[in-house]
Amino acid sequence: MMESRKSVRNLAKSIHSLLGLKKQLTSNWADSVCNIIKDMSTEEPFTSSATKSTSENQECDADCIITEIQANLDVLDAQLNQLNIQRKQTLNELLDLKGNIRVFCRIRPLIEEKIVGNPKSVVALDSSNVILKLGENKSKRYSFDKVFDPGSSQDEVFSEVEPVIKSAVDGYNACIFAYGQTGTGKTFTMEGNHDCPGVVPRAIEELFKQAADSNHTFHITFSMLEIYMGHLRDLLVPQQMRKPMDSMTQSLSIQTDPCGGVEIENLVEIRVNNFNQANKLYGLGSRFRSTASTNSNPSSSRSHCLTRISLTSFNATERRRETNKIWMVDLGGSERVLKTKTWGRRFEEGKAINLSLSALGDVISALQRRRPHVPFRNSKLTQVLKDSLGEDSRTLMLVHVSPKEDDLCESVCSLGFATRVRNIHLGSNELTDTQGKKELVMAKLLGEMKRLENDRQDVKEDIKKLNEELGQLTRTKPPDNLVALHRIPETNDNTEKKIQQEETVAPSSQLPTFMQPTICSKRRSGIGFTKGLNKKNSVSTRNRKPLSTRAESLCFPIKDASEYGSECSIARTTCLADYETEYSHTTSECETKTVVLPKQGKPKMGLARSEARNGRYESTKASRIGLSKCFTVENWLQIHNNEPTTCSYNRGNKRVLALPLPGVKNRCSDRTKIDILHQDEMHNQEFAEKESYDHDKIDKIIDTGVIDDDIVTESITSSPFSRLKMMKKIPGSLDDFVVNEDSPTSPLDISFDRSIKNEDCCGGRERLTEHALEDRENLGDKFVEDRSGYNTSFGMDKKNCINRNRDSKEPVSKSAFELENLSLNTITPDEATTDLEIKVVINQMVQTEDLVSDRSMTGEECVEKDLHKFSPYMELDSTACLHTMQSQGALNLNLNEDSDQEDSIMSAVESQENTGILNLLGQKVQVLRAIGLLGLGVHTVGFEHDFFYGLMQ
Ligand SMILES: Nc1ncnc2c1ncn2[C@@H]1O[C@H](COP(=O)(O)OP(=O)(O)OP(=O)(O)O)[C@@H](O)[C@H]1O
Repeated sequence: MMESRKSVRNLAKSIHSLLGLKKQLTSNWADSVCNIIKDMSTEEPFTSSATKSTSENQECDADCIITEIQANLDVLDAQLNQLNIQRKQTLNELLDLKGNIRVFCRIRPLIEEKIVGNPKSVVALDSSNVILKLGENKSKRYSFDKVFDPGSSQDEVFSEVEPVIKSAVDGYNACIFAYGQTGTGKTFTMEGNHDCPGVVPRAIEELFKQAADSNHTFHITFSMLEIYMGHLRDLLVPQQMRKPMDSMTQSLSIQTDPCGGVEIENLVEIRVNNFNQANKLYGLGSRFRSTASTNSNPSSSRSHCLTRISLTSFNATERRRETNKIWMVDLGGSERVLKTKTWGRRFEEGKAINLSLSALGDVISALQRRRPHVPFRNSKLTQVLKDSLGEDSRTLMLVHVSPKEDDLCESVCSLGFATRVRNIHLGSNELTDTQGKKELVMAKLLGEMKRLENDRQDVKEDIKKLNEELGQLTRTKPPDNLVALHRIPETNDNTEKKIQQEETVAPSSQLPTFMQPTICSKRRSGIGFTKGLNKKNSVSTRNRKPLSTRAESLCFPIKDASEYGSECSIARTTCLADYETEYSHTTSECETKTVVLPKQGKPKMGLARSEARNGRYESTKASRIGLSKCFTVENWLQIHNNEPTTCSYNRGNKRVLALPLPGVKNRCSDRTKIDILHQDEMHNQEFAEKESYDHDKIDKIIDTGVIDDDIVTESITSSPFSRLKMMKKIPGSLDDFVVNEDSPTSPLDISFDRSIKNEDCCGGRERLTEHALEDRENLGDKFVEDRSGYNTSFGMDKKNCINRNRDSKEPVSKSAFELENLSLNTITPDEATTDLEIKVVINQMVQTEDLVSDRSMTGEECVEKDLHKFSPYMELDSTACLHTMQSQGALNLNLNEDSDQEDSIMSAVESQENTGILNLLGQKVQVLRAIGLLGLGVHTVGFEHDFFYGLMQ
C-alpha cells in the first residue's frame, strides 16, 4: 500500500517537473520563433538569391518566348510571302488563260416609261451569251467573257473587275474601258452615283486594300484628264492656275520614255494616301468633265474621261514593274449623227469621239493580227494608252448596249466591235487548245486561288495573334529587339502608314531630265504653276544656253474636215528641254521622239547613249517620288473650292463645260451640289451689274423704238443668261424663269423645260446655258447654210430645227396664240408691263424693220418655209434678230473690237464685188463676217476660238 502511495507521489512530481519543463520549453520556443521572425525582418533573407534566380529564369523564359514568337513570325512571314507569290502566279495564269483582253457586255435596263412595252432587241441568254434579235425569226449570238443582264448590280460588275485590280497591285499595267453607244450607261458603270458607286471608286478602294494587304510600301498617285475634241485636258488643274489661253492650245502633250512607257507632260499627279483622298479628287475631276445635252442623253459625255492611278513600290522584286499604272476610261459614246441629230459643236464632238473610237478599233485590230505596226499614233486616246494595251498588260472592256429596238443598229456595231476585241489573245495561250480543256484548267486554277486565299487568311490570322501575344509580353519590359518586330497587325488605318505619310501633288514634269517640258510646250499647256511648284525642275530661260538649234514648237492643223476627230496635226519641234537634252516633240499622232544629247556636242548614236539615258532615268525616277512637298490633297481641293466659278462658259478661259446634273446622273455628291449652288449665287452676283445695264438698254429700245447697233452688239455679246433675263425682265435666277410651264415660252424656254423637268435646279442654269449656246450656234449654222447656198454638213440642222419645234409644238402654239391675240392691239412701249407685252413690243419693233414676213403662220410652217424669217414666237431671241437683220442688210454693225478682221473682210468684199466667181467668194466673205459676229457673240461665253476653228473648216 505504502509502495503504491510512494509511486503516485513520484508520478505527481514527474508530472509537475514535466509541466515546468514544458513551460520553459514553450517560452524558449516562443522566444526562438520571435527571434527568428525578428531576424527575418532585419537580416537579408536567406531565400533572396533563390528568388532572384527565379525572376531571372522568368525573364529568360519571356525572352525565349519572344524569340520563339519572333521565329514563328519569321516562318509565317515567309509562308505568307510564298503564298502571295503562288497566288500571284495562279492569278496571272488564270488571267492569261482568260485572255489579256477580256470583254464584258452590260445591257442597260429599259428606263424610259414610254418604251417599257417595246420588244427588247438585246437579251442576255446566259452569263456569257447575248442574243441580238434582228427580225421575226432572225437572231445573232455573241459570246463574251461575261454578260451582265439589265438587272445586274454594280457589285456584280465590280466582282469581275477585281482580279484586274489585284493584277495591277502585282505590277501589271491595266486598262479598263467602258465602250458603247451614247446613253447606254458607260458613265453609270464607271462612275456610278452616290448610292451605287461605279467601277472607278470601287477600284480605288480595292487598290488601297490590296496595297495595305501586301508586304510592300506603295506610293500611289492620282491623275485625271479628258480627251476633248482631240485635246488632252487636265481635269484636276484649277481654273485659276491656267493661263487664259486658247482652249485649243491648252492640250497636254504626250511623251514616251526610253522604255516605251508613256508620260503626259505636265499632267498633275496628286499623291494619295487613302481611298477618301482619291475619291474626293475623282469627284472633283468628274465635275469638270465636258458634258452636254443631246437627243440621246440629257447629260452626254462629250469627251473620253481617263483616270490614272500610278503605283510605285521599291524593292518589291516580285512585282512586274517598279511603277505601273491603271487607266480607267469612260469613253465618249459612239453615236450616229443622223440619229442623235446633233449639229454645230455637238456634231464636231460626236465626230471626234467616233473617229478616236475607230482609231482604237484599228489599234486593237492590229494587235489582234499581230501586225508589226500598230497605229497607236492615229489618235490621242491610243497614244495615251499605248503602254497599257497589248501584251504584258491587262485590258478589260465593258461594252454597253441598249435593249431598245430603236438602237438595234448601234447595238450590232458595238457588239461586233467587242467581239473583234475579244478574239485577241496576246498572252500565253498554249493551254487554250480546246474550250473544254481550257475551262477545266480555269476551274482548277480558280479552286487553287480560293485555297491560297484561305491559307493566306489563316496565316494572317496567326500572325495577328502572335503579334498580340508579343505585344502583351513586351508591354512590361520591352525587349531591345522589339524594333525587329516586323509585322504589326494590319488594319485599314495602316494603309496610310504603309502608303507613306507625305502627301504631295506634283505635275508629272518631275520627270527625268530628258522628259522635262520645254518653254514652248509649257506655254502650250498653259499651266502656269509648274514653275512655282518646282523651280528646280522648271526650265529657266535665263539659265539656258543659247543654242542655234532651239526653235519654237509649231502646230499645223491638217486642212481637213476631220481635223478634230482624227486628231491629226503636224508638228516639228526641236526644243531644248534642258542643258543637255533635246527632244522632238509633237502634239499629236506624229512620232514623239526622245533624243538625249551629251553635255556638249551632238548626240552619239548607239548603246552608250541609251545606257546613259536609262541610268539617268532610273536615278531621276527615284528622286521624282516624294521629293517635292507642294500641296496636300486638302489644299488642292481648297484651291478648287475657292474659285469664284468653276463652270467656265462665261469666263475667260475658253473652256466649254457644263456641270454634271446631280438630278439626272447623280454624279455630284452633296458637297458638289452645295458647290454648284454656291456657284449659282456667284453667277447671280456676277450678272447683277450686267442686268441693270441690260434693263437700261431695253428701256432705251422701248423708249425710242429703235434698236441701235450698239444695243444689238451688246445684246449678242452678253451672256445668254443675261440676255434672256433682259428679255424676260425678271431679276434673279433663271431657274425661276424656266420652271413655270404655264407661262408663254419661247422655243429656247421649251427646250430648257424639257431638259430641266427631270433635273433639280442645281444643274438647271448650266444646262440652260448649254442650250442657249446650242441655239445660238444653230442659228449661226443655219445662217451659214443659207448665205453660202451650200448644202453642207449642216444640212441636217433644218430638219433638226423643225423637229425641235415639232416636239415643242404645244407650248409654242399656245405662246404664239397668246402673242397673236395680244398683237392685235398695238401696245406702246410705255404700256408694256407684263412679260408677254414686252415680247409684243419687241415683236412690233422687229416688224417695223420688215423682218417678219408672215406672222399668221404657225410656228412650224414658219420654220419650214424659211428658217430665217421670224415666227411670232422666235422674236425673243435677239441673236436670231441680229442674224436676220444682218442677212437682210438691215444692219451695219460696228465691229470696233475686231477692226483688223473687219477691215480685211470689207476690203475683200469691195474688191470682189460683182465679178462672177468672185461674187461667190464675196458670199463666202459674208459668211465669214457672220461668223465674226457670232464669234463676238460667243466671246463672252468662252467659245470664240473653238467656234471659229470649227466653222472655218
Ligand atoms: N444599269 C443601269 N441601271 C440604272 N440606270 C442606268 C443604267 N445604265 C444607265 N442608266 C441610266 O441611263 C442614263 C444614261 O446613262 P449614262 O449617262 O451613263 O450613259 P453614257 O453611256 O455614259 O452616255 P454618253 O456616252 O452619252 O455619256 C443615266 O440616267 C443612267 O443613270
